[in-house]
Amino acid sequence: MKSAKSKQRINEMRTPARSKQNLATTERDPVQVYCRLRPMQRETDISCMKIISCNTVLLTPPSTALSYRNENTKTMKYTFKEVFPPETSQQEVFDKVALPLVEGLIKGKNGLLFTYGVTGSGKTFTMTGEPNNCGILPRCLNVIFKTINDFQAHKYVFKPDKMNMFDIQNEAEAMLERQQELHKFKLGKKNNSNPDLAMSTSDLTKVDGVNEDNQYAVFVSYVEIYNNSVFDLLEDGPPISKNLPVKIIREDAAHNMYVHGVTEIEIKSAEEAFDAFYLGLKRKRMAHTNLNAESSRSHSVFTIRLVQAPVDEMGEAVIQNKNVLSISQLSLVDLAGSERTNRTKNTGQRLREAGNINKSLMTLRTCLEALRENQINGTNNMVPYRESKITLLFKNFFEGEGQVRMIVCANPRAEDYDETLQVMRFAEMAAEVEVAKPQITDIASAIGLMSGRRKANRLFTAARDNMMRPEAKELELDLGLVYSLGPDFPSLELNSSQAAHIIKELMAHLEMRISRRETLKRSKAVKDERLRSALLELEKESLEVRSENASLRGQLAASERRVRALEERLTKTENASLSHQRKLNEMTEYTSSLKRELQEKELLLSQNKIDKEKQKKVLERKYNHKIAAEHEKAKEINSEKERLRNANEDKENRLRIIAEALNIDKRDSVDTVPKMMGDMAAQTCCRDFTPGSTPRALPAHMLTPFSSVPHTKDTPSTSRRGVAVANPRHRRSLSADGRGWIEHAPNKIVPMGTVMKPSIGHSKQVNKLTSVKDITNSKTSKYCLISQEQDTDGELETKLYKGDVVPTCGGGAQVIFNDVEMLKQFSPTRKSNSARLSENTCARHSSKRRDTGCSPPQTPSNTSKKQRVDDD
Ligand SMILES: Nc1ncnc2c1ncn2[C@@H]1O[C@H](COP(=O)(O)OP(=O)(O)OP(=O)(O)O)[C@@H](O)[C@H]1O
Repeated sequence: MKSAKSKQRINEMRTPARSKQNLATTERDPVQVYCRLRPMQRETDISCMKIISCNTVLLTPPSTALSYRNENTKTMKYTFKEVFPPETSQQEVFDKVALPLVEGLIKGKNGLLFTYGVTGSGKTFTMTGEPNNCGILPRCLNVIFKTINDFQAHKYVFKPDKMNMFDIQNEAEAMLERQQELHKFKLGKKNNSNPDLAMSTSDLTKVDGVNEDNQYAVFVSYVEIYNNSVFDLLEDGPPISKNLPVKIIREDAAHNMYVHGVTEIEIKSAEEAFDAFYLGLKRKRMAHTNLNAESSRSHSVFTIRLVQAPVDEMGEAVIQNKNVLSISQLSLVDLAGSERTNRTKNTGQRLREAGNINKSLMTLRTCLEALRENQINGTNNMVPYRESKITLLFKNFFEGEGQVRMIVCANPRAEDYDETLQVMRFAEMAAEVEVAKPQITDIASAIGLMSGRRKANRLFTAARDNMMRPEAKELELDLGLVYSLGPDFPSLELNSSQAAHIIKELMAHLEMRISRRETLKRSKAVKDERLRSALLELEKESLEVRSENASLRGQLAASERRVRALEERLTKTENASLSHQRKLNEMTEYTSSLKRELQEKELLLSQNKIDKEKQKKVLERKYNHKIAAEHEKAKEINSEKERLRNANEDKENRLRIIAEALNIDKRDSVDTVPKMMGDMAAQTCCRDFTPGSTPRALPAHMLTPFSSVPHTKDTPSTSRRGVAVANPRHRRSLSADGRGWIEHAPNKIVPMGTVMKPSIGHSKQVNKLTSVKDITNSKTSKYCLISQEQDTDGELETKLYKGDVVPTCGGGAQVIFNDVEMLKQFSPTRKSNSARLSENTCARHSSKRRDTGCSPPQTPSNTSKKQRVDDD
């Protein structure tokens, strides 16, 4: 019965104290923020920070700072829990900041300590330290082991259950595991410790608060958050491995966040702890940057979990009940430093790392701001812990109970001012966030265990050991009966007359013993009865528990299977999401690089455009002058044309007069015409022919064409590009050679007799080739395509494209053009013919007339020109 009750009491004690209702009523402590200034690197460096009291610093903007340029020249004052000047020793920082957290850890309280600051400001120096000058972390390990050393449980008594809790194993199970480990150890184990680091922590400090009736075990895990992915630095594998698998963060049954599947090593001494720490340290991603020779590229979280459980009534073994366990944790976090890329000049991987570092620090800031708002205004707005892995891990501390401390590391040199200002603002804001004070319950007394059990056991063991010693054999010690039948028997010697008195006494003594025996017998019978019923009760209870246990086991197995399946799915999803995230990042980078390229090209384009505009303006100015000059020339040419047109009209009028005169009765006009002709010819020749030539009358046949084609509106004789002058005569082309021709004439051909057109004998004229037979016909051996059009001067131009018709083997025919004949007609009346032609024509006519003594050629008004182009 007692065990059931105590079990219930234990369960009541273990109810998670992290529910929101509980937190609302619990006391709260603000996050304690400390500031540590690092020494200046160079004597020439200028400081922008000044310590004015043990907890206040002044920050003055140097003239080089961005904010100074933005006219923010104000000196700012920042207050901390304590400010550590550059000369402060590592021990002093540890004592003031970390030692209380270690004390809390031993008492069962959670603690978080993180260093925050700009890159190169001394975060890693403060947290890890250097050989022979170690930092907070090794000192914490040292003090913990110094304190709990005498009260450690045997290894593997406590065993992580992989769900952020612990199982308790009995001594036999634990021993078996130890033996297995010993076997493995013999097979070969590497020593990872850094002797310098281990040696430098020979500190003998112990803290108060250890419970002597408890057994303790220390477990450590070490993870890093790199590019927002969690990696286990203690995972089995090669000591320097950059390809560790990504871990996921989960929430346990008590709403604590933990890294699922993380390696938790049980540590039995500070040296073993240094081994583990040093192994992780070697794997941690560090790199050289412009601002720090060994810069952390990731956030590292070293977690110390202290498991404690009360010993049983005998003060020997741990109570075999999972619910009596008390687990406290101290997380020591070395955050990567914020960095401005224009100062670090990082590129590629370093730039990506810096981006992720700054982003996660930004999320931390956002979370704390949201938390503070909620606490001040009593609101319940969502705090974006999930946006970054580091804040998700920290959720434990801010939403639950514990102590949170932050050391703001600062480099006081002026170059760091802008970043330091941001750090100081963050620190100021973080100091306003409050965390619930941890509530500690003494589980042992809650289940009715008296304190001092272990001490009593120690004394008892010592006494027993003493009794075993040979000199103790002389001692009369009765460690046996607790129950007795009364005092010793009186003396039984009957040596005097008062023997009857003795017998009476003996009888009374015996009666007293008999009655006492009876009493004891009755008491024993009652107790036996009670024990029997208790045993029966227990048996019944045990049966119930067993059946309950069996059904629970079944349920557990089913849920474990389900959990495993879900875990697998979760891991797959996480991995997929991670790879998508990576792809997204790559695409984002690629897009931004393309954007940059586009911008550059646009810039180039607009530059080119501007250049071209300039050139265009220059050319415009240049050509405007030229165009103006051309206009001038065109005007002159037009006026010249006008003059020539007038002259032509004049000439045509005169010729018309002559033609009219010729229509008068020839006999009547014999006397008058020569006179008129003479006058006209004299006028014309004087104007058109060379100055030295004798003016002569034009013969009548020269005038015939003009008289036969009346001057109408449709054929304006003055237009340069008018319809070609009709010629009633035509000249036969040289192409007419008497063979069978096919003439391919255009549809709208100028009527015969008005336009020069070759007449080809034995030819068949078609306007359109409609049938193949037109060509394949055996009589047809030649092909002529005729085209007529006006040339640029308005003269009629006839082109004859001539070719041989060659039969093909498929029964068809092909035409191979091999000659082009061009017939062109020039009118002597047209001044529009090029100057050269008109002059030549006039010159030729005049010379011919001179040579033949006024006997004109057959077609004086027409000049035919043939061009032959022989095809290759
Ligand atoms: N208080 C100090 N006393 C002496 N040296 C210091 C101190 N603080 C920092 N240093 C030195 O400054 C250098 C940079 O320090 P550290 O690596 O700790 O910077 P960090 O803030 O961790 O940088 P990051 O964020 O880039 O990792 C180290 O060489 C360290 O020894």
